[in-house]
Amino acid sequence: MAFDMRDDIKEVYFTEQQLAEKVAELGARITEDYRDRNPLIVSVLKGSYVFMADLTRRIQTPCNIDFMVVSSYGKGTKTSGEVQIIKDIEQPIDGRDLLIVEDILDSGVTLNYLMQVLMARGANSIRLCTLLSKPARHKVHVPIDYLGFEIPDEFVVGYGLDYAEKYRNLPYIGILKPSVYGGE
Ligand SMILES: O=P(O)(O)OC[C@H]1O[C@H](OP(=O)(O)OP(=O)(O)O)[C@H](O)[C@@H]1O
Ligand code: HPA
Ligand SMILES: [Mg+2]
Repeated sequence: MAFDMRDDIKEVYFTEQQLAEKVAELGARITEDYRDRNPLIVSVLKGSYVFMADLTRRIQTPCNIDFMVVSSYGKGTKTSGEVQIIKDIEQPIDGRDLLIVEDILDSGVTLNYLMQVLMARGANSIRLCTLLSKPARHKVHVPIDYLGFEIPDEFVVGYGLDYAEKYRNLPYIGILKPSVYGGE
């Protein structure tokens, strides 16, 4: 039988409907908070591509969008601790109201680094919207302005999140069977 990604999922954490409801709620809050401020919404790729596409379509005030590509996990399930900017924002950000959109705050290393880099460029304000946060794993404190869900210390995939570059296209969020990454 053909390989089906869904066979690798041990448990579904958030269904498509739960995700859609949360995204609509976050979009409504952001719409209110950023009315008439023309925010620059910056997605941190690749993990946030699905969330960004859904969230921005739930924001009903004019905004600009841009993308950064950052990577610290490579092929594993643990951060390498080193953050690399592979692609930067393409416009000046001084005086702008920035909203950073992330899929997950795990150790916090990626976002801590990014916020520092962006703050030094003279933005008027920088806020963070992350779909997921794993409080048990935070190594550095990063303030979250808009949060989807807190999750326990499990490696999750789907809705943009990968394991070794796979499973990003699952429409829901789930945890993998340990056998998939060499566990029992
Ligand atoms: O809080 P941290 O421990 O830093 O982890 C969170 C970051 O790690 C993942 O990205 P990754 O580096 O795997 O790149 P990707 O977005 O291309 O998957 C995820 O998308 C976040 O950006
Ligand atoms: O739980 C996770 N899943 C996928 N990518 C990640 N990057 C940090 N944590 C995670
Ligand atoms: Mg990743």
